[in-house]
Amino acid sequence: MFHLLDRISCPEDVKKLNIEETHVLAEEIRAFLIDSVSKTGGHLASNLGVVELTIALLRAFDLPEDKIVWDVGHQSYVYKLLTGRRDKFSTLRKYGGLAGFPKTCESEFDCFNTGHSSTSISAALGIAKANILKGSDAHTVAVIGDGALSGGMATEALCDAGNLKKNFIVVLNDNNMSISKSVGGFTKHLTKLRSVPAYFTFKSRIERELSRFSWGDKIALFLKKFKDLVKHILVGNTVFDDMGFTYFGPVDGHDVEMLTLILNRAKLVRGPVLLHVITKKGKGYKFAEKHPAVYHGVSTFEASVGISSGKRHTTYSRIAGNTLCALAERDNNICVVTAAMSAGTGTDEFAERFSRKFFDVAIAEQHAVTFAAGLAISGLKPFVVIYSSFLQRAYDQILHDVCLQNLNVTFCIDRAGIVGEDGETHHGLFDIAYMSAMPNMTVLAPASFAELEQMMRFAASGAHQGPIAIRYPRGYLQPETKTDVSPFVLGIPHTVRQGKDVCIFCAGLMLTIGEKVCALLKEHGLNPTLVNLRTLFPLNTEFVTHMAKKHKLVVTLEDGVVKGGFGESVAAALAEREVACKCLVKGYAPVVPHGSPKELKKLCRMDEHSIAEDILEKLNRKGEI
Ligand SMILES: Cc1ncc(C[n+]2csc(CCOP(=O)(O)OP(=O)(O)O)c2C)c(N)n1
Ligand SMILES: CC(=O)[C@@H](O)[C@H](O)COP(=O)(O)O
Ligand SMILES: [Mg+2]
Repeated sequence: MFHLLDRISCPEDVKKLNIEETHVLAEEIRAFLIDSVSKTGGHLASNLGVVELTIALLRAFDLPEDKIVWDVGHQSYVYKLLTGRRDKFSTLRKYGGLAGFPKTCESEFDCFNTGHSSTSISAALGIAKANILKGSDAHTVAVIGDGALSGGMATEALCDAGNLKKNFIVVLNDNNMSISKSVGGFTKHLTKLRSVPAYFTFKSRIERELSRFSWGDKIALFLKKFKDLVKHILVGNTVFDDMGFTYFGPVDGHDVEMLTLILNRAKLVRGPVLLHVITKKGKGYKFAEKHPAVYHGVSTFEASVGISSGKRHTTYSRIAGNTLCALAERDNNICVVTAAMSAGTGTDEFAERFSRKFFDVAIAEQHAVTFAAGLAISGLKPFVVIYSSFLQRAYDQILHDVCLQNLNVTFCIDRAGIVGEDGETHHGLFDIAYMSAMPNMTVLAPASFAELEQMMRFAASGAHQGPIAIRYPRGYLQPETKTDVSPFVLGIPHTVRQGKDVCIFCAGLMLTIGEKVCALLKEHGLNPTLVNLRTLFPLNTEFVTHMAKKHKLVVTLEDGVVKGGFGESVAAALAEREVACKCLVKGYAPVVPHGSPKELKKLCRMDEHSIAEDILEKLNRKGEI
């Protein structure tokens, strides 16, 4: 079906193509990606933007000896396609299928796992240093986007890489977009650099012509000096030059021939090189070019008509965003801090309506937290709205800057629990454990939209001194029982169903499953109690002990890792008080693969049937389900 793509099974096949053929290949890759990703969902716009860049990288480098580290890795589909994984694309991000990010276990061409932003330069630098120590002449390339460059780790690595002597190239893929518009100081610098593209393009074109002659190199050398002179006049030194890099750019990232030429030249430079490539996010698909943010990560859609803007489910994120707007209307001190995720966290409306009090600090979670601490110590009421797995970055900032000073910072932890198709790097499984270990921290988990709103209002009220973390899941699922009838009171659980045999403590999304478990247990003649804890930490140990004494078995259900979760604290509290009752602590293992939430719950025995089975087994009634 695809004349050239059908013939590509490894990077060597790409190398055999002439330049005209690479243009055809690029067209075919785009057609393939649009069709395939529209059927599976995934990260589309970023991949459409790196088609030519990926082809050029495969032409210029010798893989797998040379290594390419993809930052975040959401743009690695083209690379996967050209490194022998085309036949697996129908399984993209499905359980047991092709991962949406680079995975060393998937292919010898994936040299480093990514998923979280801004790690590529550090990892590539480590690989390059190891090569030097091992006496290898292999090249190492980090491909990092302009958005990912805003992450502190990237700057730390750039500063460290400046005096490396050889074979290290950072390709900066600048499409002037993060998920939303790129923000921050680096973005301003890149805008300045982008303002002189015509010069480099012109020079490289001449070189390309000259390279046909034997004396071309000499002229090229002359032109390099000329270029440096002009560049300095036009833009001054780049920040990368000052760090010790040789800066090449800006280069048209959709010109395979020029990219290959410049990459080959970069390979000859003795020190580290930064190649600044300009691309268009969503290139070649009109809908994605027009709305790159919408096509950053997509669910399935009809490729010929694009994503419809029809009615969507209300999500926890949207409720959080709406509540923040409602709070800010009445309280001037409310402000919102997020790290390049305004759309995903539902805070985009707040950003528009309360722009002075909205702070998108770019992909800088650590900075976001300490910045919020500064706002809080000055009397403002910051809400830090970040995904659970990305907030892991800011562990010390939460501890050192917020908790030890007992500041009124509210953490709205989005994407808590399993997220599904993004997989192990993105599941929000650790926040209960890491937050509950912090001094002065209160951890809340709403089981419904109404509870989320109540908890946020409580946090904004100032009735409580100290940091509060409110964790809520990706999506829209709500419990079937109406839990919003009883008002939220800090530390007071809500007994949803009073029984006598088994007492199930749960919170957040697990309440929905808890209800289904109760229904199954009732079918087996049991009369379970179901408690929505709401406040996970500090744990109401008196309540827990009181309930445990009235039941044969206590079960805890949480969508986080078992180690350090509230289940362990319940078990410890009961053991300490010598309560004679059995305990079953249910939660997730630390590593959960990618797949649909339904499949993953089953895999981890966190679906209602597995949980009911485990409860019956604990009660010595094995095999009844
Ligand atoms: C630590 C962390 N924070 C946030 C994210 C979410 N995220 C994924 S891609 C992305 C934007 C990356 O922009 P850029 O590097 O320019 O790549 P592009 O999509 O433009 O190609 C963000 C914010 C993440 N993966 N990791
Ligand atoms: C690559 C990345 O980290 C983000 O694009 C992430 O996939 C977004 O996840 P949501 O779809 O849950 O917003
Ligand atoms: Mg970008």
